[in-house]
Parts: sequence; structure tokens; C-alpha cells
Amino acid sequence: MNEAAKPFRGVDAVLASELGARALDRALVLGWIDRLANEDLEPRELPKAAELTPTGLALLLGQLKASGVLEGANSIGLTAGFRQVLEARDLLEARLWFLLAIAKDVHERFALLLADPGAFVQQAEVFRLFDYSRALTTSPEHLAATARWVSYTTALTKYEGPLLSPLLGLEATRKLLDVGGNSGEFALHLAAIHPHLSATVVDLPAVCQLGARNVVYRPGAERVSFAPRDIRAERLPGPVDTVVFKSVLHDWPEDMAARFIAAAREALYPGGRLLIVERAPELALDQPMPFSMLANLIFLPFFRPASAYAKLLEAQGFVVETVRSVVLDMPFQVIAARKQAI
Ligand SMILES: C[S@@+](CC[C@H](N)C(=O)[O-])C[C@H]1O[C@@H](n2cnc3c(N)ncnc32)[C@H](O)[C@@H]1O
Repeated sequence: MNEAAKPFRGVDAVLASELGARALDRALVLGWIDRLANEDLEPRELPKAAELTPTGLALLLGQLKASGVLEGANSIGLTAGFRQVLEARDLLEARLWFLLAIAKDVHERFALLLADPGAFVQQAEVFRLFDYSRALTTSPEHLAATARWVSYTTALTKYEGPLLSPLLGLEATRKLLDVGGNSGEFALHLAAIHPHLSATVVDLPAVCQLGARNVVYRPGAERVSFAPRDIRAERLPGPVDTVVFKSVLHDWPEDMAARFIAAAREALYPGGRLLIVERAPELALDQPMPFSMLANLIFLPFFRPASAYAKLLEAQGFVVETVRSVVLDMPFQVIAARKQAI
């Protein structure tokens, strides 16, 4: 297994069942995980154990053992496997937050998810949290609302970055635009591993403001800048030699995706490269699925095959050079295309 994929595998393994995920959420909230990280305890010594019924305590302990979080009977401890998972605690907490929120929508609107995924996304409560319109301004209220979901995308990207960057072929890149680049986490990773690369993150104003706070003082930050823009209405800054769209284009219908590809073309030098980095619509739908997969399953109808992006790119005069893929929580693909020199 690719070493860098381990955090995803570990997190997804402890979130395999919904009850297990809920139990872990409670254990985190009750402070059990923090206490047990330092010492083993008897069940009745666990924080707030006395507030649970005997059955509640047994259920919570039982589910946490069943999902590989805890072990022991008289003396309870964290398993070695879960201690490793805790090394990516930000990823674990981000995944839990999103899964528990989306589960409610899936429970209430499963028929709609099957019949009309667009309407599901429109109606799902969880997507009110991801309200891009509140990122258009930087009032304290809008910054706070935006910060909640930006910390989710940031945590995911922190672990996705090292798996994806080897597929990008950025050795010759000097100036890169990360469009919809969120808090700059991906751009910062790219700048940190490529000392000659400078990156500009294009995103909505509140996201850029949070992003500037996210990268400050971290290695490579001096080569990461932010360009607040609404890409529906404004041109991209340029010229640059590489443009990246990571997990951005699936959010948009095909005509808008084509518009953004055209804007990237305008921002690129002749001979420049455009990289589309997206999850691939490849899930074994006839296999039992872990609860954790809900986080991707709801987007499945919106993920496009590489061939669909190749068509959009070729229609705009790009030459598709490579399609590479890697498996994280599901397959991710990188479609690399070059703007023709003339
Ligand atoms: C699904 S997130 C992906 C973020 C990041 N690239 C990642 O991989 O996690 C889509 C990003 O597009 C940005 N975005 C949405 N609408 C936008 C717009 N009109 N102009 C600029 N950025 C926009 C969002 O703020 C968000 O950061």
C-alpha cells in the first residue's frame, strides 16, 4: 500500500459502521479519547461514564471495541491501530463532522439521492454549511460561516496533497495558479516540495482571507499568494505556466466547467499546462460499502470520467498529454493537458 494513503485507510476503517462512527464521536466529545491517550482506565473511571445507563456504557464501549478503537475489559485502552489513526486526528475529526452531517440528509432523502442527485444537493441541509455565497464578503459573520467548511477541505487536502503531487509533473513549473485553491493548503504543499515554484491561489474573498491565515509562517508560505476573485465574473491572473483545478470542476455544470477551462487558457502562456485533479467516478456499487464512503457517494453523480474532461479540453485547443491516477479513499485522476504553442 502507498504509505501516504495510510491515514485514509485508517480513518475509513474506524468509520466503517455508522454506529461505530457515532460512538467515536461521543467518545471524543466526552473526553475519553484524550484521557485514554495518556493512560488505561477502568470503565467507571472514564469521564462522565456515570451519566450513561449501564446499557449505554456497554454499547458505547462495545461499539468502540468493534470498530477497533478500544481494547480491554477491566482496563480499557486505545488499540495500537487507533493510536496510529490519531496521528491524523484532524482528518478523522473532519471526516466525522461531514459524515454525521450528511448521514441525516441521506436518512431523510435517500429516494431523492437515487432519483435526482441535483435536487438532493439543493435540498440537503449539509450543503447550507458549504454556502459559497457567504464567502463573497469578509464580514466577521461570513468569515465564521466559511471557516467551518474550509477547515474540512483543508484537513482533507493536507492528506491528499502528498499522494497527488507526484502525479502532477511540476518539476519545470515556476508560476502556478490553483483555481478554487481554498485555504492554500495544496499550493503550500506544492511550494514546499518545489523550491522554484510560486503559487497564486484564486478563490472567493473570505476563503482567501482564511487561507492567508492558514499558510502564514509555514515553510513555502513566502511563495504562496492569494488572489480573491469570483471566477464566474472575473478573469484569472496571469500569465502563468501551470493552472490547476483540484476538486473544483465537478461542482459545476459542463458549460461552466468549459468557461473556467477557457479562462485558464487565457491565463496560460502558450505551451503552458492545465491540470484537472478530480476523484474518478469509480466505485464498486455492487459491494458492501463502509459508512465512511457516504462522503464520496453523494458526489458520485457529479464526478466525470477523464474522457469527459479530455473532450472539454480538446474543444478549447488543449492537447491531453497524460491521465494518471492514484487510490486515496477512492480513485483520484490527474488529467494533464498542454495549451498549444500557437
Ligand atoms: C470543492 S472546493 C475544492 C477546494 C480545494 N481545491 C480542494 O481540493 O479541497 C471548491 C472551491 O471552489 C471555490 N469557489 C466556489 N465558487 C467560486 C467562485 N465563484 N469563484 C472562486 N472560487 C470559487 C470554493 O470557495 C472552494 O474553495
